[in-house]
Order: sequence, then C-alpha cells, then structure tokens
Amino acid sequence: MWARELAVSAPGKVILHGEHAVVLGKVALAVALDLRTFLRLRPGAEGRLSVCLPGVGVRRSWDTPGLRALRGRIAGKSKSPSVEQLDALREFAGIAAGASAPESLATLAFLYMCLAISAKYGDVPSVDIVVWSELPTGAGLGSSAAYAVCLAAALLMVCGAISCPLQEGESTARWTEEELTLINSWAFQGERVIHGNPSGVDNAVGTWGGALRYQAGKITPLKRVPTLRILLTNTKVPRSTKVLVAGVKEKILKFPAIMNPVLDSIDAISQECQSVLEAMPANPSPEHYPVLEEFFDINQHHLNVLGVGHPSLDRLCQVTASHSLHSKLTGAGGGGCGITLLPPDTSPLAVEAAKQDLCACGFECWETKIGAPGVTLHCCSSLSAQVLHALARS
Ligand SMILES: Nc1ncnc2c1ncn2[C@@H]1O[C@H](COP(=O)(O)OP(=O)(O)OP(=O)(O)O)[C@@H](O)[C@H]1O
Ligand SMILES: C[C@@](O)(CCO)CC(=O)[O-]
Ligand SMILES: [Mg+2]
Repeated sequence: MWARELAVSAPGKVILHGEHAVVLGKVALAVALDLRTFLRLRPGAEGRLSVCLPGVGVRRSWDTPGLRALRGRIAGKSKSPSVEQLDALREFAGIAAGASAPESLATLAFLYMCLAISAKYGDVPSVDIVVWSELPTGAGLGSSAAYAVCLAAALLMVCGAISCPLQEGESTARWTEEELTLINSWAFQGERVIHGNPSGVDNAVGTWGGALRYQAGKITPLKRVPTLRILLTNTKVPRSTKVLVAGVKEKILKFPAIMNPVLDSIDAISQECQSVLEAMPANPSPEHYPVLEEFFDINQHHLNVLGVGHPSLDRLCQVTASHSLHSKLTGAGGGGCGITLLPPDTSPLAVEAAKQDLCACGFECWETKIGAPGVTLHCCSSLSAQVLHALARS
C-alpha cells in the first residue's frame, strides 16, 4: 500500500524544427520549456482510486475491485493500446465512441496507463491523484506528453517498477537513465491514446528535458545549445494534434511526389539548424542569427504547404515581421502557439512593441527560458506556493 505524499513534475516543450515530419521518421529538434505539469500523489481510501484533472474538468473515482475485474477482461500481450481495449475502457467510463473532447481523452489515457502498468508490475493502487499544469492544454507546447510522463512516473513508482529516489529531507530527486527509459516508453503509450500516432518526441523531451535531436525513436542530447531568447505566442485558437497529424498523413498519401520533398527539406532544415546551434558560442552575437531566422521563415512556409497553418498563425508572423522579427508555428499548428526568435541586439522597446501588437490581436505572449530539467520527483512542501495552492484547490 502506497503511504507517502509526493509530487511529480514534467516540462512542456518547444519544437524548433521538425514537427509533423518527425512522425514520418525525419529529424526534429526540441527543447524543454520552463512551464511544467505537476501531479500530486497521496494514499487514497482503501479500495479506491481517484483522479482529479482541473485543467480538463475531470473528477472521477473508482473502486479497485471493479478496475481489477476490468483489467482481467482486457488483458493483452502487447504494450500498445488496442482498439478493443480502448473500446472496453470507454464503455466502462461512459465515454461515447469517437469522443475526442479533452476530458474524454485524458480519462481514457489515465485508465489505460493505470490498468496496463498495474497489470505488468503490481496491483491496482489505492491512491489519490491530482494533475494540474502551467501549460495551456492543446496549444502545441506538449501538454499531452507532460501529462503522460507524470502519470507514467507516478504509476510506475506506486507499482514498484521504478524506485522512489527521494530521500527524507531532500526536496527533489531524479530517476536513473534506465528508469527514465521505462517512464518514457509508458508515456509514449499514453500519448498513443491521446494522439493516435505520435512520433515520441514530446514525451522524450518531457522525460529527459534539456535540448535534443529526435529521429525514429533515437534520442540524442544536443552537444551545446546557446542561450536563445524566444518569445512564445499563444493564438488561443484550439486544435487537436491527433486531427492535424491525420490530415498530414492524408495529404502525403494523396500527393506523395509533391509532399515527400517537403518532408525532406524540413529534415534538412533540422539537420542544418543542429550544426549551426552546435557551432555557436554559448552567448551568441547578432551575426549568428540571420541563418536561424531564414530557417524559421522557410519551415513556416513548408508547414503551410503540409496544411497545418492557420490565419491566426499568418497574422502572428506578419505582426512580428513588422518589427523585423521572424516566427514559425511550433507543435502541431492549426492555431496553438508560435515561436519568435529574439536576437540579442533586439531593443527592449521593439520586443515590447511586438508584444503589444500581438496582444492587440487577442493573443497571449511571454518570453521563455528553454532547456528545463525533465521529469522530477518533489517533496510536496518544496513546491511553490502557487503550485501548492492549485493542487490543494482541486
Ligand atoms: N493538465 C492536463 N490534465 C489532463 N489532461 C491533459 C492535460 N493537459 C493535456 N491533457 C490532454 O492532452 C490533450 C491535448 O493534447 P494535444 O496533443 O492535442 O495538445 P498539446 O499536447 O498541448 O500540443 P502538441 O501535441 O502540439 O504539443 C487534451 O485534450 C487532454 O486530453
Ligand atoms: C505534430 C507533432 O510532430 C508534434 C506535436 O508536438 C506530432 C508528434 O511528433 O507526435
Ligand atoms: Mg500533444
């Protein structure tokens, strides 16, 4: 029986280059963001598993004998969620077939991960779980992956598949490389429930943090990443990664000879950008930026060709261009977030003016730090007052 109260956190991510192409085996460059998802884990009432997800309005509780019986009925050999397993979970949770609302997908991913992990490593746990996030949901910043990484780490720990590395008196701790590999592989299964066909880049960044190159499951930390100033803008136009990824696949099947060269070009941009970043000094001077800016412009055009642009993102690019700044969408596109490079010689006045114009479009924008740590275990009392308050209210 789980007896400690702890918290797990995982960062969101920004994809610099390679979104969508990475689903088809091309290279992506991604960095962890200083916005995180937090999961609080507490011993629950004996025989009950409860989950509260304030970001998507879910508060559910099940008795563990009922979950154990369901787990027995849907047991499968494969680690990946099957259509039949997900149908059985939907029926159990009262989720309509084909429902793709955030709360339905979040509940389904929770149930799948809980039952699949406990079937392999232990018993259905009697715990109380709350997940709250600083990340906007469904905006391209990897909220689904941060959610899945937190769930994977907490459930694997409760079931005894990974250690609880936090010693008495410590405020934070991380898991070993081997344990992180296990967390990442289960988070990928959670992403599958939410996304349908994820590449795995988002959960890799959520697990390992920092800055990495990702291609076909191979994760390579970037050797050296300069301090890049990035402005993040949320257009607040809602979209679903699952739907956008499916749309790109359809376009490629329809026009392979036209679309495949676009994917190859995106791959080349990611690779060139990696070389440029690794050759840059830690605190780059303005002359290093024009090439990075051109990569942003070219890739933004490519993403429009793939059909994942949106008028709100065009507007974002136009507004920043009017201040001589370069932007591209990040994540799945179709709305959501864009990133803007801020070269070191950009005057504070120019940044302020760009921000004001973006806000006047109804967008929200903020400067961000990149390269945050990956999944982390926390002693609850070491969390900030804001996070504690948000978790306690739930
Ligand atoms: N804090 C959260 N609590 C519960 N579920 C969440 C939370 N954040 C995200 N989700 C789940 O993830 C889904 C959003 O995932 P989606 O992949 O569409 O967007 P994203 O991950 O924010 O963007 P991208 O995949 O482009 O980086 C939501 O519909 C919900 O099911
Ligand atoms: C659009 C996509 O490439 C990135 C979403 O953040 C999907 C994926 O890689 O799973
Ligand atoms: Mg996602």
